Amino acid sequence: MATTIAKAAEDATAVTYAARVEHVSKSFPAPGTPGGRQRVLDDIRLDVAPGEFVTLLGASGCGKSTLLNLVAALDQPSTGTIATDGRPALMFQEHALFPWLTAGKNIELALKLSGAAKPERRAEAERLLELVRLQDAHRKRVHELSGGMRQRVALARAPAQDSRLLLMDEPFAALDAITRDVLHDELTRIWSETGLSVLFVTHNVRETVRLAQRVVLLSSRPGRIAREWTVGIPQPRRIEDSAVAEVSVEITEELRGEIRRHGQH
Ligand SMILES: Nc1ncnc2c1ncn2[C@@H]1O[C@H](COP(=O)(O)OP(=O)(O)OP(=O)(O)O)[C@@H](O)[C@H]1O
Repeated sequence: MATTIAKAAEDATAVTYAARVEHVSKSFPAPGTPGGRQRVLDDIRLDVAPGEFVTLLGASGCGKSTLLNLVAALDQPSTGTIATDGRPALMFQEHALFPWLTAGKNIELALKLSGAAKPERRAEAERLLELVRLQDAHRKRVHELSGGMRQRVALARAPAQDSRLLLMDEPFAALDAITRDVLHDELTRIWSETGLSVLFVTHNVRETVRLAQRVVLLSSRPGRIAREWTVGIPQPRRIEDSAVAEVSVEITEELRGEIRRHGQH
């Protein structure tokens, strides 16, 4: 009986989100206007469910990175609240690996910081490198790897960080189309194998539809949630799939409308 009550209490307090953004606004000093402020984000409400893959889409400068940085707790909202289930893992366009360490040691370090015992670390790092098809790079130093390989190591490091939420800010924007395509496959595989939640920022509509379960479109000046779509196309998707193209056309239309409304190009 006592156990049942304890279990019920535990369920009642169980976290039902990976990230919860409630009525968040963010202002920065306005350039060229002494004392003035510009409101970049306005009344954002967004939940990312456990295991969900959400992309944040919007025109350049609409506040996507600002919102991601707030969820990462790299900055504070002007008003509103943000909560995450544990500390998120981050992945940016720049890989942020330790260049003097090998690929394997970069992952082992993340495992160490998340409390993994020493004997397990080596085998787990190898397994994660295999997941991104980089098993031969274990002993290679980061500076010996290509840009695509570095991002794959960064991707393999994400599940090593004992986080339930992965925040990604245009992580593949600097890569060529073929390498990006391979990384889309690997990210989708890691996401489905680990059950991580992902919040992924991009202005690439095709990339959004290739990856997301849910697409959130931000308007500009100030950034507000303009529209959301659920993408029901089964994974694994290909960027050239006709279903991906069809949904991309619809979302691009809406994005164009947003850009027109705000006089951007
Ligand atoms: N620390 C800051 N101080 C002042 N203004 C800032 C700061 N960070 C962002 N901004 C402003 O906030 C607005 C939104 O920037 P943000 O980088 O979030 O946009 P974005 O949608 O991620 O753009 P992009 O797709 O081009 O990366 C821009 O006008 C930017 O100049």
